[in-house]
Amino acid sequence: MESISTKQDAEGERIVSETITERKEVHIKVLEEHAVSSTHKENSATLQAEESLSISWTKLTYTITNKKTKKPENIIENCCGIVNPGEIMAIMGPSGAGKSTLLDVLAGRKDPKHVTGTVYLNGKSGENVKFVSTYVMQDDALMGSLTVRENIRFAADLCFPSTVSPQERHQKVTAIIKEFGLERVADHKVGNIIIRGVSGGEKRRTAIASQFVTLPKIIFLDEPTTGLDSAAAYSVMNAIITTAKMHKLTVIASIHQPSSEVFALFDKLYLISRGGTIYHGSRDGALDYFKDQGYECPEHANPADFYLSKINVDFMQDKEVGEAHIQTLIEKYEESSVKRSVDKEIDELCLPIDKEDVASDKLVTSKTTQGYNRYARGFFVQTYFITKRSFTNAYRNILLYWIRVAMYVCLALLMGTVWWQVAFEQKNIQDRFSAHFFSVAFLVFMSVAGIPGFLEERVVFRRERADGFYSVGSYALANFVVSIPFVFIIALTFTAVAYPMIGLHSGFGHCMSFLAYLYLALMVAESMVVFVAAVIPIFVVALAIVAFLNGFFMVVQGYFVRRDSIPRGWKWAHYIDYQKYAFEAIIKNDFVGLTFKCDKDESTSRCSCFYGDTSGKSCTFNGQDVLDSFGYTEIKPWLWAVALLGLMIIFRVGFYAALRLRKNRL
Ligand SMILES: Nc1ncnc2c1ncn2[C@@H]1O[C@H](COP(=O)(O)OP(=O)(O)OP(=O)(O)O)[C@@H](O)[C@H]1O
Repeated sequence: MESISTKQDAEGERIVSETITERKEVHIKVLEEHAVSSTHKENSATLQAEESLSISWTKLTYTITNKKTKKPENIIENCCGIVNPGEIMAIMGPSGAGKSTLLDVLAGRKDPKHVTGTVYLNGKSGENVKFVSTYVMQDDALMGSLTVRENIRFAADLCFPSTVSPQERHQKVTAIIKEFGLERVADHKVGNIIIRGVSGGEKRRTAIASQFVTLPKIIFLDEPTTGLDSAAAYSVMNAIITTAKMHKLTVIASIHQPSSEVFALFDKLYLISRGGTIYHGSRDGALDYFKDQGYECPEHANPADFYLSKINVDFMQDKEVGEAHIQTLIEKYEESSVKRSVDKEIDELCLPIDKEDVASDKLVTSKTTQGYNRYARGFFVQTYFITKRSFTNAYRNILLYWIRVAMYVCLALLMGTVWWQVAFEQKNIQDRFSAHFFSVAFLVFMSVAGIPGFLEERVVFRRERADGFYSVGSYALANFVVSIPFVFIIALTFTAVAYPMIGLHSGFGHCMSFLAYLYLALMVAESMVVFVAAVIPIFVVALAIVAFLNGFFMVVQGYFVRRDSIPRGWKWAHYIDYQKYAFEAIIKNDFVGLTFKCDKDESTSRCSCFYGDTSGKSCTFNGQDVLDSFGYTEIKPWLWAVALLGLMIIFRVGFYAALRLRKNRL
């Protein structure tokens, strides 16, 4: 026992003495870099090129209020640790131990209100961890219709500052593809539910490579091997570790149950259970430490499985005994020489630096808080790259628009044949109204088909947003810009087929007017769909809400129930109904200027006219008579177009607000 402690102490001392001088130099360089760089990404890009960062933390505690007992509850408690440049640390523990929480707290992704303790970068209080790190989430949030190279290139285009030329970006993308062993599949599509893409392991490596491309100094990975078989898990971890070692990156990964091959790739281990530290130190040192506690790992056992079996008490019959066992392990670690070594290493790294020139310290503070720009690229450059990528995605991913185009063409053909050359007779007036109603109502209704495509893209948006690729405004604008041509194609194809077949008001101007109002209505519907899906990003719920809203708007539109008969309590709905504006504008466009024949009794040759001059003398009536008789007396097409534009803007602003407000949730 004594010899082990002495050995561990000596090991701790050695690491401390080797690294401390080097990191003090690094820290001073970091300060200098902060002093000359004006933006964060430029800072981090410069750091990335030349510097490495250690991360250490002391007394980290994350507290929530227990919803049932209303009392504070520590999810992680009093955690201390250190990971040096080029080191790879695994956070391991049973389910619910606090692995993800610790990772999130270190990465600065938890609300600081609930966190106590300190995180240091190269021995300095690490408020800026977010700005020099990346966080790789479990799900591979990638654009499935884009190739491996295109996905990584997108990250490079947005995350490198403008001082990095397109050629350099290309070289960096090529280099990271090579480092992650993705050359063979570089030009293969990643894949989605309809495209058979690359394998699961390749997909995971692509996702990670796209976050490694700028070589952020600290990499957090949330269970990077989850869902992969052992060979794929090894290839993923091996790629991460090779790149991290090559560039002296600091890597912290939470990991569930690594195979012995994967476990052997880690340098350090952080074992956590019930939020407390069971062990933190070198991976190799854990064997001795556990032996010291009376738990010797069998010769051929996977050490990772062995440690987990010793700290998982979830399935113990006697819960109290289990809790006491964990508490004992936590206390033993607190009193161990391994813990003292870690504390010493952190102390010796932090204290001398704290005593450094105060002026340097002020410099860091001022530079990191003033003139700070979160993004590497400006608003319009971000918007350009997102638009370019979304356009490629919309073009290649048939689920986004092409399925709808095909459906609308089929619908137009169906309508064209059913309403074929609708006659200019009194008995066909209702048919004509119905054709207009159905054109607007069904077309906008089917905008729900855009929900799955948006939700797929939203997962990517969340990851990229969290990684600071671009602002919500850029994404919201790009989403709108991309919809403009595709929605136009939908409206155009429908109009080109249905309008002449139904035989609506002839003339190019009338046809264009029909197209314009249909297009505006579809743009509003599209905006409403993405707004609802951004507020509630659950497919079935968003679908139900959009369907309800469209059904509701159909009811109060003024077609089924005349406007003057709509109860006063529902009148407001009529005036915010986008379908009303499109429908009224296209019926005015069609009816006004047309002449219709009244019904004629063949035996008596008498005309019976419901509209216009009901005496039947002329035996005809005009379109305006029809509109007047149905109460459509105040249609102002230009104003209605403005109303449609206004509603579209409202939904788009709502979309932006929803994305901003929900950015850290669901
Ligand atoms: N905000 C919160 N409110 C309530 N409980 C929370 C909160 N955050 C975490 N917890 C609880 O704290 C415990 C640790 O959660 P955490 O996600 O960190 O565990 P984990 O070790 O990553 O688990 P797993 O391996 O199953 O993902 C869990 O029991 C979790 O339910």
